[in-house]
Amino acid sequence: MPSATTSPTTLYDKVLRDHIVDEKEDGTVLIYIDRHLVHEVTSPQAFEGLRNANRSVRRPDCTLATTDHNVPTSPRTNFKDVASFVKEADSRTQCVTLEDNVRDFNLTFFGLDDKRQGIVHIIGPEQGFTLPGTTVVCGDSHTSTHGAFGSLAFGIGTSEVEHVLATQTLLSRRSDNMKIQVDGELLPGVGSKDVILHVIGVIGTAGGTGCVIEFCGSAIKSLSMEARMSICNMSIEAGARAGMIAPDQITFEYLKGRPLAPKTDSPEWKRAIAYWSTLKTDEGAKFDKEVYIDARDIAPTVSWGTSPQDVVPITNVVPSPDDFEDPQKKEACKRALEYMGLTSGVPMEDIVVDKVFIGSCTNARIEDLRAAAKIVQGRKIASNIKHAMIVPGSGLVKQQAEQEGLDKIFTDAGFDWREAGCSMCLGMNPDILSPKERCASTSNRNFEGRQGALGRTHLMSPMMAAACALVGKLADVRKVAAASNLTPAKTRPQIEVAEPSVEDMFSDEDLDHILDIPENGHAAAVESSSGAPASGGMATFTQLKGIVAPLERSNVDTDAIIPKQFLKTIKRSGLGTALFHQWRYDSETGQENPDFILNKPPYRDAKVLVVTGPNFGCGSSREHAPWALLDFGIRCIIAPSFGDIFRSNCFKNSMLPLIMDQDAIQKVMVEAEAGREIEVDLPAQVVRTADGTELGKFEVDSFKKHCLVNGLDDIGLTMQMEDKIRRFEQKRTQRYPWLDGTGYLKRTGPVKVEAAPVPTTNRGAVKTEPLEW
Ligand SMILES: CC(C)[C@H](C(=O)O)[C@@H](O)C(=O)O
Ligand code: SF4
Repeated sequence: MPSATTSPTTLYDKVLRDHIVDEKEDGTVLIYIDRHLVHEVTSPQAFEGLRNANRSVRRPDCTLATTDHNVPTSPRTNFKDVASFVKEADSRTQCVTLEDNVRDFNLTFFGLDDKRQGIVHIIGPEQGFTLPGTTVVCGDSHTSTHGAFGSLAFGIGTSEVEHVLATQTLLSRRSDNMKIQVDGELLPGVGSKDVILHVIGVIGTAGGTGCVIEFCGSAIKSLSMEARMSICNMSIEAGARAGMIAPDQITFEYLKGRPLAPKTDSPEWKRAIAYWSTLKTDEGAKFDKEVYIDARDIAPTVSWGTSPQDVVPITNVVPSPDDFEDPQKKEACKRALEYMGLTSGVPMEDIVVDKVFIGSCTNARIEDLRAAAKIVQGRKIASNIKHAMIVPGSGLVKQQAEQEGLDKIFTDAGFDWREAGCSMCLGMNPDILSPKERCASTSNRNFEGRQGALGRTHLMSPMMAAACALVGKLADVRKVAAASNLTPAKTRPQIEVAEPSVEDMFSDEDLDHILDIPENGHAAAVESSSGAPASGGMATFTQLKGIVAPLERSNVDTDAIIPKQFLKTIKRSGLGTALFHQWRYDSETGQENPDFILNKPPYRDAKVLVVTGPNFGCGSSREHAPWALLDFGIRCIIAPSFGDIFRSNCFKNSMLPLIMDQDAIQKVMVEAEAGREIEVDLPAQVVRTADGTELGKFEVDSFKKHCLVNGLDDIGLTMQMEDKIRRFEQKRTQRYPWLDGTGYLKRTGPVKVEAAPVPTTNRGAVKTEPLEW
């Protein structure tokens, strides 16, 4: 049995173990990626890299692309093509570039004229592309959403997107196991969004750093797949690499009949269910961290500040800096209140709202729209609300909602019913807040400027956002709606789960025997690359000497490092002027803010940044953040801790993100404040003053150090593992045949792998092509 173990194992460790292609002694693992979702913002540079190296996409059948971030949500009735539909030039370029790339690399693509188009994290599950026990990645931090299926799903940067496109694998390290158990029954008016906001309030935005969280307990078990997705979606806001929930009957029921899931009347379905049923944490398995929450302690929850951990029950008042003991938290609270235009002690329910946004990959599924519609049915939005938008997560969600008449309920109440996309979650399209506008939002990030420069975001559930629209203020849904409308209808599907049987599954030994592994390459693999490591693929990093700029902040998110308007490039270079844009320039005059550290001499020439607070680079996976720092001239960042994806993105760009303890950081701060140079010596793993006095030692992963010191391109290195990757794929085909693309790879035997084009991709003159797979 593939999952047979000697010691009790967690869900995460089981899924990880089933995907290891190779493991080094230093703990670096090469993992196979089953599912790769691609969108227009984080892929152009990756495809450019493939072209430059003359590489192709290894598994087009396991890759699915769509446009979501930049797309207008205005009606598509007169849609002709993207080039004429997307008005904003940079957004248009990204959308058109993705269309060119999917055509050139032969990938399946849901464009704007395809009703299956939508936010990547909505369409993956909707199509059955996301399946239990798979590894799922995307150049997007909210890939954690897919963990709701018991898959290991996480966001990656653009360099890693290129790595996956070329090799279908990723270099990674084991994460710690964290358990968050929520037991009991949720109170009326409390939904899964309240659960996750509450959890983040308890553990903080760095609480899950370095971990994969498994959500469990009776409250989680009782949730629908949509609700579970909202929870896993925001694992990234809890700092975790991924969130997972063990698959069960609710999961299997959701997957029945999805186009890319195994057909329910097929033997594969039976085998799949047998495997999926093994995907749970064994009794007695050890977690590195455990958190227990009583469901009855969770109230309808809203955010008040500029970090997703800044949350309170709606019945509370706006907090005060005095409520926090830690000086960094006091300072952060002061800043947040100022930015949000809030006064401590004011009841949250007295805060007047200008706009309402119901959408995003957290809460734009059919169940979210149903919950919101129940609250607004037969009522009107308040007169002070300037704009209330409903943005369905996909064309299929929109269609379903229209069939159920939800669009009518919303438009009758005064809501604007839009087309699918990311929309005002981050405002890369025209849907943005004006400065100082306040928004009740079902999205996941309330960072400064997230929904528009100087815009103010309050995060909440769809029911709560609907209540805010009716009241015109932050509102307690329990006071606004009838009790009967406060609990989403629970479905408790019963389907037959087959017991795993010997015929259903193969052992490793069986497979080694069955497979006659050929000597030469994979038929569907790269056409032209030699597979040799690219020499000089990356700049080397040995010693770095330079000015160090001090930054006394905590939880600096990548939206702050580089705001969304600068993500519309298809290049990696020239982003230095965008670095810390909101802090470096006055948003009204565009002039430099003379108080910001990087605008002052000698820090304009800084090569190192030292940050006193934890969790630098949290949030979005945008590799544009390290690109902007690098272009400015900063190659090393020293901090107490980092966001996981940001840290890994730095290494891919020959930058060094150094974790040091407070003592060493304080010593570096002294040099920084004095405007003196320091030296970072990677081979010796030490930081010194300019005259050679040691300030502190640091740890660094030996493989990453090796790549940096020698300037090695890790795609080239992985391509040398071709034999192991191919062997893994052959076993995968035998063991999990449902994972090879439907109708794509025709396998005539265990070793013959023929590539054939996808018969029904929807691109070009799609109107006539079928919409089903
Ligand atoms: C554009 C993308 C890199 C980003 C992410 O990774 O999260 C976006 O989806 C976001 O929500 O900020
Ligand atoms: S968080 Fe927002 S911008 Fe990012 S993928 Fe989700 S909907 Fe899109």
